[in-house]
Amino acid sequence: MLRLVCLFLIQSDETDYYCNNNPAGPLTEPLRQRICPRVLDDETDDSALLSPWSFPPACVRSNNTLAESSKLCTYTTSNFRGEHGMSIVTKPVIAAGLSTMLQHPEIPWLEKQRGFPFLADERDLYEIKSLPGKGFGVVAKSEIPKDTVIMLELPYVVKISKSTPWDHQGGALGLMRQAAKQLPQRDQDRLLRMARQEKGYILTDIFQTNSFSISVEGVPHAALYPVIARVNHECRPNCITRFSSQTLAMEVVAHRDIQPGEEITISYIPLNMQSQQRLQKIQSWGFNCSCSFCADERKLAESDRRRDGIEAIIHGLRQPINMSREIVSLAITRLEEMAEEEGLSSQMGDILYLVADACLSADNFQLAREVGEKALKIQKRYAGVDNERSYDVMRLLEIVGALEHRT
Ligand SMILES: C[S@@+](CC[C@H](N)C(=O)[O-])C[C@H]1O[C@@H](n2cnc3c(N)ncnc32)[C@H](O)[C@@H]1O
Repeated sequence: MLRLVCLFLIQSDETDYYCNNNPAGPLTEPLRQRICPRVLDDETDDSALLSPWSFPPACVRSNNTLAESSKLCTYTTSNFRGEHGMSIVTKPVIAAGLSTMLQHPEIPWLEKQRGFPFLADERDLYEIKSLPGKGFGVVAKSEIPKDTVIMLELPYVVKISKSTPWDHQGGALGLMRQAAKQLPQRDQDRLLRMARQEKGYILTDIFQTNSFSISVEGVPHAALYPVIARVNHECRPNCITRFSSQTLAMEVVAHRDIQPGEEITISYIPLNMQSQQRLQKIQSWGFNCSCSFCADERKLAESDRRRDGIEAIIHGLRQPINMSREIVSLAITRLEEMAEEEGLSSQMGDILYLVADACLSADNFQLAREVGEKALKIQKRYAGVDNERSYDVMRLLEIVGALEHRT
């Protein structure tokens, strides 16, 4: 069933109520009417409306009313699903959408969709230890089978990615300081123990070194997950991260069997980049990659050639002459083989999404739907049932459905 990510603005006489349509959950219209929260900012004077936030929001206005008229505010809950505190620096409408999710999480429904619970494996699978040239890192203590959820964590601090309209006179930075200060003391201590590069303002440094890009209410944000942030980067990692936009949970999942003593690694950048692009991207994170893959020039050249090959096949499918069932099916088999050899099988959903898009561009709706459905199955498994990458495929399938219906 296709559900679109959208937010409903419900008008009332005096104010706006903002509501998350909860794309992952069966939020019926009467329920939505009942639970839609009011958009809350520093001018809201009714403290009864504060829940689920533990403090009145602190806000700044943008200095560019034309480009961005909204305020930016800090919201904190001292108790995020019984785990720890969580602060978010974001726009009031996004916080309102998020508060529906905080008060009415549809976790059982989501778990049914994905077929397994939001729980990490409870065995003592790993330890965090100092590693030469990398600071701390995470090392397997026992054998970890493929697909094991090794870690599952909720964010401590989240901030909107594009904060320039509110950066004047230290406004956005002040909100970040407030976001950290309002957390329970043990959570603040945990944040301050995270790795940093010892440059600039401490919270900016911690974000620059450790944050993950996530999507909140469909808008890009950066988030801190202090335990998962101990996992180092590898260009061909043994784990992937999976993000749930409905729960904000981040998971580290074994992408292959991992042996005791092996370092647990993820890729900080999209897996399908060429080596030069990867190098530049990693340097923009402020370090040089010392992973074993980067140290082997022969392996790097082989890998770049294979990635060029993947791109060439997808490009070839964009030529109308190649758009037949037989050619598409041969191309998919070859792409699967190359992705497997390249350690990119978790990206096969993204690759098939591009193939489905090529079929759609060639007006081959039946093939677009078949390939799109295959892509969606893989995205749900590796990216998550409520992840933007899955939603992208769902949107494509919706367009295909509409066009099939029309013809
Ligand atoms: C998110 S943190 C990872 C955990 C960190 N090592 C710690 O001590 O908490 C990112 C930082 O770890 C280090 N790091 C991660 N992956 C690395 C790699 N492949 N090679 C060298 N340093 C790496 C870099 O200093 C980077 O800025």
